[in-house]
Amino acid sequence: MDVKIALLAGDGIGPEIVAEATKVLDRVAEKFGHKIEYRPALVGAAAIDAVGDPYPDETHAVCLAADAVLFGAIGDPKYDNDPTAKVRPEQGLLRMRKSLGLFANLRPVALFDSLADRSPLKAEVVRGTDFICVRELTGGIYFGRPQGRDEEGARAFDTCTYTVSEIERVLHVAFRLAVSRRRKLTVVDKANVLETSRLWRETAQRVAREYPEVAVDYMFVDNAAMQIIRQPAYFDVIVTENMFGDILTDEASVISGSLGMLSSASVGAEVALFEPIHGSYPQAAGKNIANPMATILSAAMLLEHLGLDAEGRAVRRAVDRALAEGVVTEDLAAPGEKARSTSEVGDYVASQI
Ligand SMILES: NC(=O)c1ccc[n+]([C@@H]2O[C@H](COP(=O)([O-])OP(=O)(O)OC[C@H]3O[C@@H](n4cnc5c(N)ncnc54)[C@H](O)[C@@H]3O)[C@@H](O)[C@H]2O)c1
Ligand SMILES: CC(C)[C@H](C(=O)O)[C@@H](O)C(=O)O
Ligand SMILES: [Mg+2]
Repeated sequence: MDVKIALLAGDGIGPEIVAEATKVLDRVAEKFGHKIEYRPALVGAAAIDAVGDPYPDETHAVCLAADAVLFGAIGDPKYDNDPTAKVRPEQGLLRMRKSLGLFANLRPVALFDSLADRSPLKAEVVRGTDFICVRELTGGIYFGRPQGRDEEGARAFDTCTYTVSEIERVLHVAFRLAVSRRRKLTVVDKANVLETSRLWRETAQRVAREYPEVAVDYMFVDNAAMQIIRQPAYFDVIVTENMFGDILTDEASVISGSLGMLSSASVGAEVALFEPIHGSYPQAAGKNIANPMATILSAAMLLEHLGLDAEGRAVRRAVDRALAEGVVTEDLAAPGEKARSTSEVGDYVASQI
């Protein structure tokens, strides 16, 4: 198969982790007889520096022309530490998601058996964890208007908005996923306080009638934040709004041992995008120490999305072998255990395909 992948490496550790993922993809192509063509494009702070725009039109065109997009991470302390900056890398990420129609972000949270003892949580708590969080990605408080400050700058405001159709379409993604898994869906909201959450709950109750085989429950987000680390094996599919999903999944990454382990797929329109859930981890940039597994596993999701299931499985098996052999970066290394570099981990995973 001929595959065109748009490669948006971005900032910080972005280029390092994306390089390990393409190393693994190249090995897959060689072993399974595919041809992969990469189309690199600018995004984030790197794009601001080069052309003054965090998501240039040319990058958008490269994404639209590709079979799939592989995204690293964006973000730079020079913007994080300047709340008054007018142009920000994160605006590029949001504009990209919106303009590509990527309204559903699938974030699997599963535990590789060999990592049970490396999780900061007790092995008996985390064993059996296997859920997917479906995070709404193009609505809610991230996109609601008005957003801004009053004239004196003494008052700031954001707006959380959802329409029924925005909620319905992401609910259908989550219900269909539940049907293909253990048929359990947890709708996470704050319906005891927020009107948008009440619309979510009402809409979910209605859509649920179309999926009688799915057991649905409703959980407030504060309780969910606790239950996710108290009894993660309880969950099958979680569906929630943009900001709740962002926060809950960084929290959930602790179950898997590290934020550097969680991959994701953003879907909705024609082209799908695959990215680790973590950010540009600027403290690690250029040091060859970041965990590349989240990006490598995102590449596995990309392969599976293109119907290349055996290839995706081969990548997961190779990751599993690396973890079982203790070929891990410092975030997962036990005290006294030798930590491997980003590129050593990528080399090892590629060698196991
Ligand atoms: N999708 C994205 O591109 C994305 C996501 C989150 C944050 N960001 C941006 O990234 C920048 C840094 O944000 P942050 O520090 O809050 O979040 P971050 O996810 O970059 O890092 C948080 C912490 O998680 C750990 N971590 C993250 N990735 C890791 C990896 N691959 N290997 C090992 N450990 C890893 C590190 O301990 C790090 O200090 C900000 O500019 C932020 O806006 C971008
Ligand atoms: C950088 C930021 C805008 C982004 C988000 O909140 O969506 C990030 O945290 C993520 O999870 O991809
Ligand atoms: Mg996040």
